[in-house]
Amino acid sequence: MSVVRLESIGKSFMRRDGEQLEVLRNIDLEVPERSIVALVGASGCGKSTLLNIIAGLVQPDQGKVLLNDVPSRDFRDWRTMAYMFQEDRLFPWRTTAQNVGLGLEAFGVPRAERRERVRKVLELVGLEKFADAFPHELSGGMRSRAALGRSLVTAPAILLMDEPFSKLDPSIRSQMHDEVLRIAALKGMTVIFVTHDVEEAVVLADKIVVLHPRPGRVRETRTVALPYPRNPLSPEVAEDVRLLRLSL
Ligand SMILES: Nc1ncnc2c1ncn2[C@@H]1O[C@H](COP(=O)(O)OP(=O)(O)OP(=O)(O)O)[C@@H](O)[C@H]1O
Repeated sequence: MSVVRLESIGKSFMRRDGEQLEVLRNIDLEVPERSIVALVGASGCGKSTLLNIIAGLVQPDQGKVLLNDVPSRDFRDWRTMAYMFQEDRLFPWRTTAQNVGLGLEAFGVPRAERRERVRKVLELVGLEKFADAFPHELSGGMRSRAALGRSLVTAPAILLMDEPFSKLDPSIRSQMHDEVLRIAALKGMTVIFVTHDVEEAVVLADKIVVLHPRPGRVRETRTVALPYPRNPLSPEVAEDVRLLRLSL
């Protein structure tokens, strides 16, 4: 079953000079359950716009978004999806536990249940000892773990990520890749993410969608058949990275 299906998606934005800017044209995409899909392509080719359309944050001008085969235009259960941004966007006045629990508060989950679920998620992302720390007391990697925990606390079936690790040091980024793969497998999540980093795409994704710019169209869909975990230094990963670079 496709968790997300896009059919002939098109989107234009009005530019400041009043001209229409066609950003996406005729995008079809199938995202099977439990898959990890990377959206890659030149800057400005519409990757984030496409992710925002999947998230329901932007409405397409043409085409349909189907979630579990149901058109999402009229109905969307927000709990099925979580969105992780490029910046961690933690509230500085809230502790790690309070930041992580935000989504549960928004859904009106009672306090006792919230505490328990936050505790479990903090354990999942390795922050159980930092529940009461404030964001400024956390390292970059820990902040990223907290942001991931905040996304996971509602137990989403689909995790959307827009370049969530691009600001991290390479070694921390690689730890976060391991975490995402571990948690996605454990929880049976589907992950769709945008990246500029071809190596990140090859290490994480089983399907890579290459977008062609102006307007954004699907140039190619590549399958990465390498077993997990994938070592970025291995010749197999390096070869897939080389081939992906050629198709960008
Ligand atoms: N709300 C908006 N209003 C007007 N133009 C927009 C809007 N959102 C995006 N755009 C334009 O649409 C185009 C695609 O933007 P988008 O952010 O989706 O691309 P991207 O591939 O994610 O880029 P990058 O890799 O640089 O983040 C860009 O030219 C951008 O300026």
